[in-house]
Amino acid sequence: MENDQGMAQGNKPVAADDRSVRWSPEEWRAELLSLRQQIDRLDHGLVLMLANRFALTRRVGEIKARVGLDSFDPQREAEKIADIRELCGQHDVNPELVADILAQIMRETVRNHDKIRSNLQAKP
Ligand SMILES: O=C(O)C(=O)C[C@]1(C(=O)O)C=C[C@@H](O)C=C1
Repeated sequence: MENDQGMAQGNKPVAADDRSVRWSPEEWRAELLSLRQQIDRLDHGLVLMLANRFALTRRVGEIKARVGLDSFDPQREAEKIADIRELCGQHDVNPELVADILAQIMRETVRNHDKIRSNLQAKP
């Protein structure tokens, strides 16, 4: 049973493993198009989620700059990487891939925090 995002219940993707079924070109082209449209929607969702995340971390950066906390918080980053690795294990997603992406996002966030701090210090 699929939900409207093409995911089986329990958030497992639907396996396309019924190779005994013969598809006409019209059928497989329609299926391919549908799958690509779902992928496009998810990829757009990723960008929107990232935009929301950067909006939240901007606010964290403003607090850090005002109260003098370091931009980089290694303990928080280690906890986040451990948490995301565990989630990947539950969903059969490569933890190395996601940990790497998250580490890159957090590096960018630290750079953004540093810019916010410089801007605040530059103000008279
Ligand atoms: O939670 C914080 O303290 C943040 O600054 C956010 C964040 C993150 O992107 O999740 C970014 C930099 C820190 O090193 C840790 C975490």
